[in-house]
Amino acid sequence: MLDVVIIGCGPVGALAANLLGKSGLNTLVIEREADPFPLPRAVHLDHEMMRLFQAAGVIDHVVADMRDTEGHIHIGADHGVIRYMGTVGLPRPFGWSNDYFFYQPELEAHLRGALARYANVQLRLGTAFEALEQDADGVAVRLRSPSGPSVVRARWLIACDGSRSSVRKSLGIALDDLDFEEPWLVVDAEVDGAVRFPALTGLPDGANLQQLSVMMCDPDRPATVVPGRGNHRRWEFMLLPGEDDAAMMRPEKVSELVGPWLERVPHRIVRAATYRFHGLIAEKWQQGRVFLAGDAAHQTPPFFGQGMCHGLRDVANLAWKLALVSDGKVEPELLDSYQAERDPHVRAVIEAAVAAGRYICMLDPAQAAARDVEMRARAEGSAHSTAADLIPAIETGIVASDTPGAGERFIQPWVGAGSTQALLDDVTGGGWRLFAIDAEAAARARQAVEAVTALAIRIVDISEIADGGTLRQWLTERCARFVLVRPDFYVFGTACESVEPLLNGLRGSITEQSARERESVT
Ligand SMILES: O=C(O)CCc1cccc(O)c1
Repeated sequence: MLDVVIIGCGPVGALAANLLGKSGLNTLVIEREADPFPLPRAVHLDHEMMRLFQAAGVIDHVVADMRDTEGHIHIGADHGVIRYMGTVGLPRPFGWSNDYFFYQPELEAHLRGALARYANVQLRLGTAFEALEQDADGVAVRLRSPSGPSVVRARWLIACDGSRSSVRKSLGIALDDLDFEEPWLVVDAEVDGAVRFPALTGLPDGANLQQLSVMMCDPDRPATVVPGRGNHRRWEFMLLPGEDDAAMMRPEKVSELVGPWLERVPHRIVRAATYRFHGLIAEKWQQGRVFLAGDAAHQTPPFFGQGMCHGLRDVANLAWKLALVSDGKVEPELLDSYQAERDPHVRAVIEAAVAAGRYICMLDPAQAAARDVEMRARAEGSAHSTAADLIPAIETGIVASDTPGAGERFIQPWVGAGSTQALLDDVTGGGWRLFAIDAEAAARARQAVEAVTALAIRIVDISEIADGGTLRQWLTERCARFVLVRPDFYVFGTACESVEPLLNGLRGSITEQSARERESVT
């Protein structure tokens, strides 16, 4: 029997397969299409995804095909700035820029290509999911390919089969509708030159429109203009009441819409397609041994470019849990924390995108003018924030939520100097890590880990890490001497004096199997 069958080999399924492959799980990935999809769908991701690609050992391939950018800016009806979430000159606590643009066919090729490293991962293209049946030990999955039907058995199934997920439908799982639905036209183009913006006022010093995700909140026609990797560019135009999808996708209409942005700039339209931007979240993310991930579990309006990020976070969350349970190290109830952790997290970010969508999509000029006044007043009265601030901490699940910093994404400083510089995760390795403030604390942490848990937890003495003091500062700001970081880079919790309560908390939330129980499983 396989450990995991993944349905769908887009970026989410392919990352899942890489992470599970690295953990040694026997994994089969099924993809309905025989050939890679040649056009871009998702275009944006953030620093956390770069860290996951780093963990999956694919970062060097992936990063070479990306453009890092400088945040987001929203422009009001009068062409003045109403919201600025720029990142120029700000520190990069997670090691990477906040925003990256990519070309999906290239990203998919890198992620799929990397699967060849794993003898324990198989990819079957041109094979469709038909049905599944679960029992106490596993899932039987009926598949169909040009060579005929087949059945495979796995202990778990992850459905990464997109917004129209056949797996989700076969389980009868409904979607919770966040009450946002707007029609937009998405246009991709190859552009040989700079995009021309209208005269804008209130641009912050150093803001470079060619390097920003620009939201034109213009009631005449709300539109998004974002950079892409290389010479790729994307526009998104809201459809106005009464406009017809087919008419909007016609080449002459597309040219009319992008024309003002590209006067005398040579370009080639790659794709134009209408979508309904909406906020939807599956009511159940898990049914028995089956998990929904990515667009199968949720869909967001794209206003902060987080759609694919949510899915990559889903499988990063599942992968370490499946690895622990499959090893027989912990009880399968750990897997029940998947929805408990991911649903509130995704919901908070989708709600932020929906809230932005409500003001971006305003078509009434008087309302839009009032919005601009209100947004500027709000910006005046608050500290500068970036899109990274929209991502909340994990509050429920495998976190010691009563300790400072619990559930936050842990920082990743650069370590060392000059040509020997490396990112923290590459220096320490991944998995569970317990960072201690000095050698004495590290010795205590070592003893405590041995006494309390059989989980493999790496102890890191931060006084031996040449990171310019950022790890110490992180701990000090949280009045802590220890921080326990999960394999998906979220903080389990921190401890001030004694580390035992933190480790006991971990034992309390992850039920480890005794050695005797483990032997009876194997
Ligand atoms: O089209 C997409 O999927 C996202 C485009 C995008 C990226 C970043 C910011 C933004 O407002 C839109």
